[in-house]
Amino acid sequence: MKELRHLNKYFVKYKWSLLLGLVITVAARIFAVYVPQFIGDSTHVVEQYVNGEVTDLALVKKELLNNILIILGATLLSALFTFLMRQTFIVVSRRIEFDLKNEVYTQYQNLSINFYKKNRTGDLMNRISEDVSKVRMYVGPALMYSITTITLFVVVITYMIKTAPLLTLYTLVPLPFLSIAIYKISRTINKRSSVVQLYLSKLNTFTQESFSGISVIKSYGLENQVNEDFVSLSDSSKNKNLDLVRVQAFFFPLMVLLIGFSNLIVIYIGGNQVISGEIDNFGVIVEFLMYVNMLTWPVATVGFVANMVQQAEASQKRINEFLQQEPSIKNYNEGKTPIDGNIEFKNVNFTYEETNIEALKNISFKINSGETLAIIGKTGSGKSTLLELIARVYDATEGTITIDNVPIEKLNLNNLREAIGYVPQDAFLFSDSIANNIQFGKVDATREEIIEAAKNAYVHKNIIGFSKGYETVLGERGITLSGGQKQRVSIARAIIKSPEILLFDDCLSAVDTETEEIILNNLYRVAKNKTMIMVSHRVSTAKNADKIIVLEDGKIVQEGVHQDLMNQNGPYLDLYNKQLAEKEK
Ligand SMILES: Nc1ncnc2c1ncn2[C@@H]1O[C@H](COP(=O)(O)OP(=O)(O)OP(=O)(O)O)[C@@H](O)[C@H]1O
Repeated sequence: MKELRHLNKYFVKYKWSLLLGLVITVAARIFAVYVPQFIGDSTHVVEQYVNGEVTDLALVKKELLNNILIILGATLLSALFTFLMRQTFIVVSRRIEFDLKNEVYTQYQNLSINFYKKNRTGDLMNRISEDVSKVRMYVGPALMYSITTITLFVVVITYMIKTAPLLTLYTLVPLPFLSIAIYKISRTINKRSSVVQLYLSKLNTFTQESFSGISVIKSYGLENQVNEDFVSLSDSSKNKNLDLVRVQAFFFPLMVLLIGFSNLIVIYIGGNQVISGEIDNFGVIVEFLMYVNMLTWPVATVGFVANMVQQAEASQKRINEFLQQEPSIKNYNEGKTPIDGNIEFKNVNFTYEETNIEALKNISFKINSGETLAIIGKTGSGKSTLLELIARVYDATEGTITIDNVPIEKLNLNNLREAIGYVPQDAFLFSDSIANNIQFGKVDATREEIIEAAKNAYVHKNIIGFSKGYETVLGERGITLSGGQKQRVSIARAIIKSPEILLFDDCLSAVDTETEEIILNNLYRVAKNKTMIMVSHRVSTAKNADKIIVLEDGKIVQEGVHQDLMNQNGPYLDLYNKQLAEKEK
């Protein structure tokens, strides 16, 4: 139960509703117990009339009518309170589920990119959906069933003992067995359901991937192979489902068997006691038969509840693992730190923790606000990593990075991120309209600003070419943009923000060199008083930059302006010649 302690704060938050639920539950059970009592009493009245102990038929009818009215009233009240009980407990559990989901989601948003690289998306989704649902079973149904069972037990058993103590003892004997049996069966059911779920998600992933990759499957003629794989996976899934159905089929017959057994005990032992005179009327047997049936379901729920609590504990443990993680990138300054954009790296090293890859080695350079830096290098040379250090996606392993002469860690993290417009290598667009995708960079942007940004990113003409223009919805069931269009919408998103620092990670790789030239000219104009860093494979992107850095295997191997580097016999000139030759082919 240690892990579930995390939820106590929510119990405190909803204490009044829970207390009300408790009172309502007790009331519902007390009214429920009236029913067997008055049915027992009615049987006794009829028995007395049949035996000739009472001869006035009118009196018998009057008493029976009275009892019927009481039974009706008690049933109605018990039903009403049971309804209110569910309303209180289940509503509270839904509220706690909502709170917990928000808590987990907020934590996800706080955690650094590192966390997302270490954990699979499916895992993150499961914790917020499946695990939270299992925890809800503990704060809702499990709590409600426990309170119902305890109150019903106290109320019913008190009545039973008062009426016939020995018969009570015999009647209760099979009930713990019922509890244990239900516990075992529901445990097996849960285990097998998890396996079924696992296969379901395997099937989903398989189908989803085969739909996404349908063009590869078709062009390689792999349809039959993929079909066979699907059938085999589907067959395993079916077998797991059959395993589950088999054990589920046991559940109700077992319950009926054990209830029947308890009923037999009541009839046999109770009957003998009536014969021997220990119990003075048949009404008691009728009353007890009803009590046994009333107790069966709560007793069965003891098994259920034990299972629910176990599962909730396991789920909460998984949730806690994430909730207790500290973001690896922390904000050390809550004060305001306006940013101008003078960036300096001093002997910066960076090693990726997970792989131990030394992505940056002894990097030093300086770039002032209003200047443009181009970073050129082969794939894997550390270009993206360098940009990520400026956005504090990661902190440098060694050395210092300063912005406006302040170490980057001492800047308010929010101010830093606000001051940066970042276009990542693989442009990500949300399944939303193009306008909203651009507006993401500046929430309060006007339509004119959106169009202006799109024009500067040289994508406006493409957008108005779509029948719905800026309202064209992207993504699933929406239109898919070409790689180059995506990159340009992503650029528009960054420049609409008008940030002090613009970071472009190879974001013109999918456009031809002429379009690149137009966009670059626009970007130089937009970023006139800003700091702009452009990462590229292409020398053409770097040509007009105020400074060019050539990276190789994490190290700066050349530095200078285009003309200087062209005059040196180094990797920059090699790259230039290679790209020129490719262009002329
Ligand atoms: N998240 C990561 N975890 C571990 N290693 C990484 C990670 N990201 C990059 N690396 C490694 O760090 C090195 C530098 O990668 P980086 O992405 O910075 O190169 P790049 O120059 O931007 O390459 P490209 O032009 O292909 O994008 C590579 O060896 C890469 O495998």
